[in-house]
Amino acid sequence: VGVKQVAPAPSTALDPNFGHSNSELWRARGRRNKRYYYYRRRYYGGRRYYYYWYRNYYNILCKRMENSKLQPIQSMPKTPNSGGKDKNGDGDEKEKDKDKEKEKKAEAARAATKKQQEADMPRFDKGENEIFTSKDCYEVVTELGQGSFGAVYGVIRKSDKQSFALKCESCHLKKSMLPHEANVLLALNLLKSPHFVEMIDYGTVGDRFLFVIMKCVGKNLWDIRMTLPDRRYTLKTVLRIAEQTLAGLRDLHRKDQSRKDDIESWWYMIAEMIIIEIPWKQKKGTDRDGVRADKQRLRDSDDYFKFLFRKCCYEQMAAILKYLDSLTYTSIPDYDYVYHNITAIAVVNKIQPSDPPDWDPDAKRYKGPVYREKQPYIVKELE
Ligand SMILES: Nc1ncnc2c1ncn2[C@@H]1O[C@H](COP(=O)(O)OP(=O)(O)OP(=O)(O)O)[C@@H](O)[C@H]1O
Repeated sequence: VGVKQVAPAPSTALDPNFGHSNSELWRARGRRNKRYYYYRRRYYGGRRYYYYWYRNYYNILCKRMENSKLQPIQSMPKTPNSGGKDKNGDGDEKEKDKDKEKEKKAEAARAATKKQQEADMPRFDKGENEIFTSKDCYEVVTELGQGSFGAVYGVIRKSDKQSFALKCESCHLKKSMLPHEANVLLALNLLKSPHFVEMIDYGTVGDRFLFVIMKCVGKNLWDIRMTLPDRRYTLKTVLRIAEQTLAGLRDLHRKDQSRKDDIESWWYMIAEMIIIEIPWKQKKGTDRDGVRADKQRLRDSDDYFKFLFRKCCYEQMAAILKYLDSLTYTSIPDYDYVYHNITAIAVVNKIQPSDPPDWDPDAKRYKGPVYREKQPYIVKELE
């Protein structure tokens, strides 16, 4: 501790905004072009191009609206009376009631979705433990976990007795997520990155549920953290997670567009693993203003930042956040710069790259995939 370690300045070589006068509209050649989109759609027939094109175009429009001073008027401003309340004095009460009603409705909708989901899932008690696809047959052996939209089961492939995970989702959900997730996985598998789980097979069972079969991985990071002393990862493990997830993001971003948002979320995820009690932890997701104010305070007050991160990594975490704030929506981040700061934290805290992570303390050395520097960054076409 005490050794000054700061990564060299980030590179702008990959940032398409650098030196561009009209950067908001800058796009890789032909990608956002309407004619190109129809051409792709006609010859390759996918609907996904429509989705990506539309999503990005929609995001740009939203950004423009935010930046524009001419916001459309949604409603007439209220004129405050002497008491600072509505005429009847019960405006706040009414709004609170409305909020409560909304919450109740949302709760009821969630319960209905869950009920439907449970009704459609495979039923072991009725001996329903084999699932067929055109490729193979899978025997369902155990439940691995539940997500917000579906359940995950451990299965064994009959042809070679290999274990896999089967993720299913009811066919009757209003917002179906699994087909989208499967498409993303398929596209990511083409990148041959070690950071994404491989999809093996997929299908549907009657009009009950959709499923995908993928490689089985270990417990998720949250569940592992909950089993550790103080529910806390050691710094060496946080750095390991930071490194791997950063490498995964870099690979993912060869297809995806919202790089700045993703990498900022990545920073918050790592920050939470380091300081555990992030300032906005107790705030509800709906309290957007409160969360935004907390995040701003983190940036405005150096002392506060130092207090949260202490000596162990204050300088490097601040450098990363400052760099991320300088990016724009279309920037391609300098991932190596972020990684150098992560390694600087390891050097300052005398952590060796070979130290085993918390989930495998008996391992002699770390064996997982590592971040590779200076990899060519090629943005792939959306196949
Ligand atoms: N490939 C896998 N191998 C082993 N376990 C898995 C696999 N995929 C999911 N699981 C387990 O099943 C649980 C539910 O996974 P799922 O992807 O449905 O939800 P989630 O990503 O945790 O949450 P959400 O649905 O809110 O995104 C996970 O927490 C994990 O423990």
